[in-house]
Amino acid sequence: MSNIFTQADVSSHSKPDSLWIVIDGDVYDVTKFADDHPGGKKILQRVGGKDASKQFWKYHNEGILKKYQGKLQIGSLDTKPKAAAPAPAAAPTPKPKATPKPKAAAAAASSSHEESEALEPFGQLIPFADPSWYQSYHSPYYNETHAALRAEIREWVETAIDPYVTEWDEKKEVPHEIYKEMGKRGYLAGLLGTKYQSNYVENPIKSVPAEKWDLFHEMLLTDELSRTGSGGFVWNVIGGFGIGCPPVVKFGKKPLVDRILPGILNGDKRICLAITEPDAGSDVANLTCEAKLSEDGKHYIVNGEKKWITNGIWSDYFTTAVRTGGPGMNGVSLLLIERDFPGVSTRRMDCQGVWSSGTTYITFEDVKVPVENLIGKENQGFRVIMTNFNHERIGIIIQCLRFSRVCYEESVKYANKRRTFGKKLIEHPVIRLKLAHMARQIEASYNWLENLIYQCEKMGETEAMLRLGGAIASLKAQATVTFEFCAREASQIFGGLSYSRGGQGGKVERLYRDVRAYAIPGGSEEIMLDLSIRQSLRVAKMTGMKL
Ligand code: HEM
Repeated sequence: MSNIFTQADVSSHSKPDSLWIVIDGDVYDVTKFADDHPGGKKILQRVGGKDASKQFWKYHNEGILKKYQGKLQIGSLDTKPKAAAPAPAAAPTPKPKATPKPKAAAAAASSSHEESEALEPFGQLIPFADPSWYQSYHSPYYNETHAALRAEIREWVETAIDPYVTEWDEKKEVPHEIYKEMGKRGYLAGLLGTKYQSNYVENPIKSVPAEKWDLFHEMLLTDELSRTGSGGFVWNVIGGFGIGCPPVVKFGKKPLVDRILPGILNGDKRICLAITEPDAGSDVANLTCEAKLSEDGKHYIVNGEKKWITNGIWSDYFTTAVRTGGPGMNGVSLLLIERDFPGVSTRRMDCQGVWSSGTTYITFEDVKVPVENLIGKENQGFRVIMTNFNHERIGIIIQCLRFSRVCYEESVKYANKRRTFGKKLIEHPVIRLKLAHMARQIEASYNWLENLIYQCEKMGETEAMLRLGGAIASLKAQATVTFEFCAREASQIFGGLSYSRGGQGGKVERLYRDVRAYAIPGGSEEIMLDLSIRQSLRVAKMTGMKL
């Protein structure tokens, strides 16, 4: 913004018919906006012609300025120091100078030590609000490609997504361009729990060479998208895709994959996973949606219902669990059903949380599905579904832990500005205790997550399904309990502001509503905890456990 004003210029615009205010050295013309200001026009008029920074920061968070700056800022004060120009939150800050190592210690450092050289600090450097490697902790898991991807996503999220997420959530949809952009940026091709699918995309990811892509890049993508603090948004852009597409890529026949995958990965077509039914959730082996082979053996005829299907309302493809055989897990198959097959209908469901994710009820009535759309082998779909669950649960864990951090980060920031009983909230020990309990659970869970991602990276898929299934289930429960705890504690810190929608406590209020969407699907806490012990003991018995 090139216009420069003196304080005298600003002071001459203090009346309702020409109302300017100053925030952090920038000048805003709020004449027309005053009538629409949710806090009222009088409050703006009282600070007309003046520096209103203190009042502004009392009632708003950074998101508001980002959203309105483009429309309302007309210039800056001549006294605004150049260095005070707001730096983007994502900009890397200079790394503190390392203390030179004594010679003997340096000689002892092995080459593997070199690989784990700490990366530059990144973000706002609030302890525990980001993973510790953002604050230049040493880590064996991340390198420069992860740092570059992190900066790329954060920049996009902060400029194109964050300011609008609340609007989208209230409207219960995210503009299609955002999903398209996920494809254009090459993000979708990296979210499949496989190597980067470069053969099928027009634009690969800018900051990471395809051959270097690993599961930590995938984790980072989900993690940074989750900083929006909206389960609805995250599920909109990766929810259906992240669980519906991997079975097609891993087990679909090549002609099917070649036909549909480019459209999906480039963001033109959408796909979701349809397993849950009105009467079968985690109990997948008992699902009833039936698929009967036609007499000529060319089609399956599908009849049944699916419920709580994320993204179903706008999906072009449904990776659907059907019963092709007898009762139990050995009669289940996966079929790719396409929206334009006659007999497919969808309706939106109204739910407690994740509003913009498009939770859907689907009915299939005599839908004719070509046998070429069978994913994997007939009656062997259960294994495909189980393998997929690990990927789904890891996604849920990543999101829950970042949402927990969002609750924590919002609370730390608010506690540092809100005053009660003559003190800032952060000066009350009871508030610090709440923050401490949030932080310890987040960090412990996140460190376990990193370990499991590393194991997934090293083990083959079948080995991972067997050996990690129990631990992943346990961590899923741990992550959702942590999320619920953090949402509750943040809500107590924000008080009334997290009881009403929008505004400073808006993210916390929304996340509080999103909790159940994480604690129930993908395996409820109860089922996860039971599975964690059953599965771990079963596998350990096979691999030599001595009791
Ligand atoms: C560029 C200038 C401003 C913009 C764009 C703006 C925008 C907004 C918005 C969008 C809200 C709704 C709540 C939210 O989403 O946070 C709001 C609420 C509010 N604003 Fe402003 N505002 C501005 C300046 C100010 C100033 C200077 C004051 C005080 C002197 C003020 C006082 C308030 C109050 C008291 C509320 C209600 C807060 C609540 O519900 O708890 N605003 N403003």
